[in-house]
Amino acid sequence: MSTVHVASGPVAPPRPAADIELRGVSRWYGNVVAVNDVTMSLTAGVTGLLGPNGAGKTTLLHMMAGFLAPSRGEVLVAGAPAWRNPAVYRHLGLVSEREAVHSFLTGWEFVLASARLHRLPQPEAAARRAIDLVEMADTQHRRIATYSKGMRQRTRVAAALVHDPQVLLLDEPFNGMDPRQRMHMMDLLHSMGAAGRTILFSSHILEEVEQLSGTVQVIVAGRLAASGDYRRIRRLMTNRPHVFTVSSSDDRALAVALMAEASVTGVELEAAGLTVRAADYGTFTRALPKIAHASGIRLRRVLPTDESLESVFSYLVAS
Ligand SMILES: Nc1ncnc2c1ncn2[C@@H]1O[C@H](COP(=O)(O)OP(=O)(O)OP(=O)(O)O)[C@@H](O)[C@H]1O
Repeated sequence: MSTVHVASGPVAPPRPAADIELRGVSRWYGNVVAVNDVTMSLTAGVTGLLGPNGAGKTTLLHMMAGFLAPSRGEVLVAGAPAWRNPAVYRHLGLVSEREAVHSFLTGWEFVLASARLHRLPQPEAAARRAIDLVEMADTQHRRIATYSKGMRQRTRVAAALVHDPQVLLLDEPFNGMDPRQRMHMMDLLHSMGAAGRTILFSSHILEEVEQLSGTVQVIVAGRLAASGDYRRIRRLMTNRPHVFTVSSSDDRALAVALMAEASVTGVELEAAGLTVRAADYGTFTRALPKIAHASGIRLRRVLPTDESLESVFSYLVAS
């Protein structure tokens, strides 16, 4: 006997597993490969898209927003291809990196114009809701020209959210902000992520991602170098080999003492001090003061020499 299932009311279309999905996506400009075979999926919460300048972050965001066609692979928003599909605009909002000049408008006029562009049935109510969400109600009737960088950025977030999309993409949203403005924007994105929106923001600054998102996608030279839990990726970064410049009250004696330390893989004695290679950051930085103390040597300066973001990234790509 077969069983017949009868739906008891209107059935919502099944929600796709991921709000944004990239499958083997590449994008090239002439012979420059900006994005190279990237596969990722994004769901509710805040995700950081971390990478040095020129890594391909803007190109990725523009493909997700449907502004740019992938040269190869698929970009899906709510299960549908993003390119040449105006329906994706219902699902996402983009706050781009470059700030268009709207300084002659008030914040209210700017957000309302965005609501009208989306042809929302009640544009005033939608604009009011978005302005309240970013806490700009008090200053909405001032001209944007009089706003601080942080206030302008929040107003742009309101314009991008006016149609209440599930996904918000932000390209370097903290650029040029002072610490207080940055904190305010972080709180806003954090609460939107906690409320169930899918937020993706790009950054080339490790600390921004650390403070805001548990999940990161690390992109280097167009490729996805690492992906997942921030703490796990951070551990990968700190557990890599490090080079330090050390100077002390007796560099030669310190060099001898350091050679006996297991985490040290090489020591060079130079006029300016010692160059010390260590297998991992934590073990070496804990051992060094103890070794110096035990030998009666005073440390004057300890500097990691390859801490640039690029060196961290290139390590991640190689590992
Ligand atoms: N329209 C274009 N024509 C040619 N090359 C481009 C174009 N747009 C981007 N590129 C190149 O593609 C690569 C990735 O650029 P993209 O702007 O996506 O990186 P990004 O990570 O956003 O960097 P940034 O933060 O500096 O903008 C770079 O090498 C860039 O020079």
